[in-house]
Amino acid sequence: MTITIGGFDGMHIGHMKLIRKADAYLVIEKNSNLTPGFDRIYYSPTLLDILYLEKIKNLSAIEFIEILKKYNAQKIIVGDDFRFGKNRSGDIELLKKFFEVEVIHEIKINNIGIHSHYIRTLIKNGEIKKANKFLGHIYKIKGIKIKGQGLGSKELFPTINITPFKNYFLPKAGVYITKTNGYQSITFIGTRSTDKNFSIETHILEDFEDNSFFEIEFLEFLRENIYFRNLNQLKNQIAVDIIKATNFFRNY
Ligand SMILES: Cc1cc2nc3c(=O)[nH]c(=O)nc-3n(C[C@H](O)[C@H](O)[C@H](O)COP(=O)(O)O)c2cc1C
Ligand SMILES: Nc1ncnc2c1ncn2[C@@H]1O[C@H](COP(=O)(O)OP(=O)(O)OP(=O)(O)O)[C@@H](O)[C@H]1O
Repeated sequence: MTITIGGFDGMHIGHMKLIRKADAYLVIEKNSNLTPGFDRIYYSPTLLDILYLEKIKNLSAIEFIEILKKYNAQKIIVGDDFRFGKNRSGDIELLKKFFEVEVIHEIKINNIGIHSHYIRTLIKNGEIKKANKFLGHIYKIKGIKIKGQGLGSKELFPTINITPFKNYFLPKAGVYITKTNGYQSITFIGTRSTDKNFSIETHILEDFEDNSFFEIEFLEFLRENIYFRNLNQLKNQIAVDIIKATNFFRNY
């Protein structure tokens, strides 16, 4: 069996290159927040196991190799920066003494290496389109519906208030063009002017089937979060956002 090993948070273009070449991928889990836990399966079902870094970080390189042997791997595929064992003491040369090893050179877009930490920086800066390009898929978070202030449907536009059910990495505060459970939508992330609470809220632009579980895909950053003293001004601004999003989807 051929396996590949790594953090695989994001299941980005670089990760997928390795995963597609292998029969299975072994995750070393370290605070992943782009594709936490079993979210990875959505992008590839060949997940072999999840090893928690907390539990294995003190193993020597040789002890880690003993674990790999238990998975019955003959061949291992890794990127050229792969290190393992306590203090990252094990390298590819050592791995080659025990397994057949295929090394994949760093995959880049416009000369920038594709890495989870870089993708997080893009998402944090609201550069969602670029993040999606590096991911090779659309960034999404999942959550459940919670009760809102009840103000949206009465005074503004109706929204679904969502609380993520994992520690997803949240995009920069602001308004995004999104798809929510597959429906065209517009999503606000940030501190609301109305009650000063942090919230994630989606206004769906078409008829939709209600649910208690929602998945938000981030397509494009529309604007920064604005503090509004006046509810009418907020309503006018959201109306403009909706027009922009509707136009976006017309050409999508
Ligand atoms: C598309 C959209 C854009 C929004 N933009 C802002 C904003 O710029 N500033 C802000 O304070 N709240 C913004 N909100 C959030 C509203 O304040 C929020 O929907 C309102 O407080 C109603 O909350 P409720 O759904 O809990 O009743 C936005 C909401 C939507 C749907
Ligand atoms: N851009 C890439 N091209 C080729 N291989 C990669 C690339 N990114 C990661 N890999 C390889 O994929 C495996 C998983 O890597 P890892 O989880 O460390 O990814 P990463 O995106 O570099 O993460 P981080 O940004 O946290 O360092 C490793 O074997 C790694 O060398």
